[in-house]
Parts: sequence; C-alpha cells; structure tokens
Amino acid sequence: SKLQIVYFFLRGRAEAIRTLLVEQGVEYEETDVMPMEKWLNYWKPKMAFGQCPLLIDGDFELVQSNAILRYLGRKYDLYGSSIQEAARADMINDGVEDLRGAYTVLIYQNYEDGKDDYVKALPDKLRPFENLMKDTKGYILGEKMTFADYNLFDLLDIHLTLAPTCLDTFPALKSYHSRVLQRPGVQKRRNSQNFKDMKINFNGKE
Ligand SMILES: N[C@@H](CCC(=O)N[C@@H](CS(=O)(=O)O)C(=O)NCC(=O)O)C(=O)O
Repeated sequence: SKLQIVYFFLRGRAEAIRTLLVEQGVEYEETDVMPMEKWLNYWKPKMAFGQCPLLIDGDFELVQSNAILRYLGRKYDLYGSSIQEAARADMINDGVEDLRGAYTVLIYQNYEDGKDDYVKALPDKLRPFENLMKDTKGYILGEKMTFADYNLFDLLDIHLTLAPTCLDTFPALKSYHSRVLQRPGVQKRRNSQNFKDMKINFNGKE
C-alpha cells in the first residue's frame, strides 16, 4: 500500500518529506486534515502530540517531521554509511530545526513587527551552515543526498522567499541551493501542480 502523508495543504513541515519521496520515486498519497472542524475533532485527537504531519506506512504511524525524515532516511538509505556520517546529518538537521523554529515564530507570532529584525539577524543564523557546507563535495555527506539535505534545502528555499538576497554573501549555500533545486527529482516536485498550489505557511505569510 502507498505511503500516506496527513497534513495541511501546505509546504510547511511536510515539504522536505514530499520532495524526498518524489525524488526517491516513492508513491505516496496526501490527506488534507482540513476543514478546521475535521482537523480539530477527527485528526488532532489522533495525533500523538496533537499536531501534524503524520506519516502512515502500512500499519505503522509516525508524527514529528524530523522523526519522519529520519525514518525515511533509514528506509531509503539516505543516512550515510557510518555512525559519524549519520551524526553529521543529525547535527545539521538539528540546526535546521532550530532555525525553522525561529522562522515559525516569526511567521505565526510576530511577522509585521519582527520581520526586519529577523532578516537583519539572518546572516548570523546562516553562517554556521555556510561553514558546515563550504568544504563538502556537494551535499551534507558529500556526493550522496541524505534526509537532512531535503530539510536544509527547504529551509534555505523558504528563507529566499522571505529575504531573496539572504544567500548572496554565502556562496556555498547559494550554490548548494541551486544544486539541489536542479536535481531531476526535486524539479519533478517543484514543477508539480500540487507544489505550485501550496502556500508555504498556514497564514499565507512568507
Ligand atoms: N515538532 C512538530 C511540530 C508540528 C507542528 O507544529 N504542526 C503544526 C502545523 S505546521 O506548523 O507544521 O504548519 C500543527 O499541527 N498545527 C495545528 C495544531 O497545532 O492544532 C513536527 O516537527 O512535526
């Protein structure tokens, strides 16, 4: 049976998961948790933490977007080939989660008043990723993509929407973003109507 992603009709925290699955050639179905009444009364109570995305893989169910990415990383051999490689992918994915969390607070709680300061402080948040990516042979672990690359790419991509010049002083990140964007599987996702129809965030702010 096909994998199922249960989430809002949004890029949000599911986009890295979708892009991974499309590029790996894994068929999946998308279940929209809305309308709001359905989310609140049917889906939300089923979710371990009251939140989505949820991945359904046969009779296995998993929430937490980063746990889902890591599960798919293990399932499709996108987690390196040593414990040190896996740990580097984990480290960078945790860094992505830190910045994604700050981005989420801006978008949902403080966009109008906080955007200028957020964008001003953004170089200090991106510089660690530039330093971590400047000596790699393409991706987080070298020549092969990992689950964390899909998350880092999505993080950079949503920040390019928020602040289009934010990578101009970070050549490694700028070339990394376009390298991932040009991958055939990523292009397949990006060119899909489903992707084009989805907003980044629930409140439409970006
Ligand atoms: N740590 C969780 C956070 C999930 C989360 O915040 N989900 C939000 C939607 S979104 O922020 O990912 O867009 C949600 O379910 N919100 C609805 C609710 O909390 O009722 C994860 O990574 O999956």
